[in-house]
Amino acid sequence: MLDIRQVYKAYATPQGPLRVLAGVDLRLAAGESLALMGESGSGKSTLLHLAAGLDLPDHGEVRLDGRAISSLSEPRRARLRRERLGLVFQQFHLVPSLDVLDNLRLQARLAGRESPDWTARLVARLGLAGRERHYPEQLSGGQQQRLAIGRALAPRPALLLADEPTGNLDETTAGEVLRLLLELVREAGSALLMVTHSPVVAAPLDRRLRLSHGRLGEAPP
Ligand SMILES: Nc1ncnc2c1ncn2[C@@H]1O[C@H](COP(=O)(O)OP(=O)(O)OP(=O)(O)O)[C@@H](O)[C@H]1O
Repeated sequence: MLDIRQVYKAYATPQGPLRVLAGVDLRLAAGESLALMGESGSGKSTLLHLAAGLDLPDHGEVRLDGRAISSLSEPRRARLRRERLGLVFQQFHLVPSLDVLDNLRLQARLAGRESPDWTARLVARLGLAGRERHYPEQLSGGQQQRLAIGRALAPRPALLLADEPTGNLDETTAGEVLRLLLELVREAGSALLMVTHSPVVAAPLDRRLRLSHGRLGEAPP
């Protein structure tokens, strides 16, 4: 469902072009989970942004469901993101003026995939039953991150892209949030591409790849 072929990406800097990705190939099947690892600055977030169509490669192709996203206009890419992708970052990006339930509903509605049953199930699975009418600022960090994961999965996206989703949480909370994320991804039937530099976080995923010197290789188990 995600097919990245021979992707190159450099950033313009005052010192000249900074080559970050130099011939990256990556394929992810429906329902599959993949950890994207590598040292700080190796280009993990850059690759995730390209997969989301938030940025475009200099060369190469990113295909989602068989469609080359670099050939789409930005409004069409935004629509594809809304309808097919879920995004989770270290910062929660919740809508502060909407309560728990409406944060979930909004995302599903934007994707045109409202499902009251799944939303109700999500609230319970996120451990937020009884908190439906609470606003994000009334929740703890761990609860906000659980809500952010639920919001991304509310439309049951084909692919969840997660950038260090537990990076802001203490170790115990991070472990609980990760377990929940993996369970919900399975229940939603989504594929998962997750950036992490933690081998512990990467371990339960189907595959692990490491970015180094602009290329992807197998990461040690
Ligand atoms: N907009 C930009 N302009 C210039 N350089 C950039 C830009 N975005 C990222 N970079 C540089 O590209 C390289 C890769 O950045 P990226 O954020 O993809 O790495 P990362 O592997 O996700 O790092 P980390 O684990 O620290 O988050 C870094 O050297 C970074 O400084």
